[in-house]
Amino acid sequence: MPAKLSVNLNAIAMLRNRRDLPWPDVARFGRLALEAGASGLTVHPRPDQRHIRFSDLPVLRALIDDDFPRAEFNIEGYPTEDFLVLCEKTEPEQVTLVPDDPSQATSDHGWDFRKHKAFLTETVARLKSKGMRVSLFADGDGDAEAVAVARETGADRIELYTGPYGGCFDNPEKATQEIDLLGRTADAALACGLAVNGGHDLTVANLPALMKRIPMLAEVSIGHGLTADALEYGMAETVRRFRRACGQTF
Ligand SMILES: CC(=O)[C@@H](O)[C@H](O)COP(=O)(O)O
Ligand SMILES: NCC(=O)COP(=O)(O)O
Repeated sequence: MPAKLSVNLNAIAMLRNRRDLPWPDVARFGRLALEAGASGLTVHPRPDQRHIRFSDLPVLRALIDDDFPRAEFNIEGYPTEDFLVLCEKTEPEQVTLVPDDPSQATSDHGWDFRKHKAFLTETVARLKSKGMRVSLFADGDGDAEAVAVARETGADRIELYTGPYGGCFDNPEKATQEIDLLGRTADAALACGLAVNGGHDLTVANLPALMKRIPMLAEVSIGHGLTADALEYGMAETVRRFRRACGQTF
């Protein structure tokens, strides 16, 4: 089964933020991605707004609502009160909760579900009461019991943190080990009723093997590698290349 592709616009926003100028235009690249068949857009606003700015969110919401009503908006981030209010105002189809600290350069681990179960349960209920699907960022370490705890929070999905796999681009043996761990985590999640997303450092090169091991992957969100390719191939062609790597036919 093909995975849906959600294009993460953080890297485009980071390029824009180098200057006090409105380009590259985040909404324009979001439109190009959706026109090329991406299933949705992802943003990961951080408190310092170093990538996506809070003011980008209503613009992207309107883009989807007005011109791509079948697409989904996915907002990722650490659930501070400000973040939760932002989600409640924007009403994305999906919120992905990530345990990252504002000082982190990027997301680099999943939740400790046992430790944060009560907090996550309360947060998941708050978001779901407003109609948002909730996904929890999870380490792909094969810990089936941790995944069962994730299920008990009431979340709909987990998003497998694929960074360690993406980092194995020059080490096929280690990549095989990482895929095995990700696969076992996905199996445990699917067995207890969670759907499975994936993301971080995914590329056209490393997606097919992941898809082969986890054919039930519902969605991948991809930003860094996709933006790098867009510099070479353009956004539309890049989205088509990633869709093919997700197993989509068109
Ligand atoms: C949760 C996750 O892996 C992504 O949201 C990632 O953090 C992308 O954000 P940056 O590209 O801004 O690091
Ligand atoms: N959830 C992962 C994501 O949105 C994109 O991560 P990356 O491709 O920028 O590493």
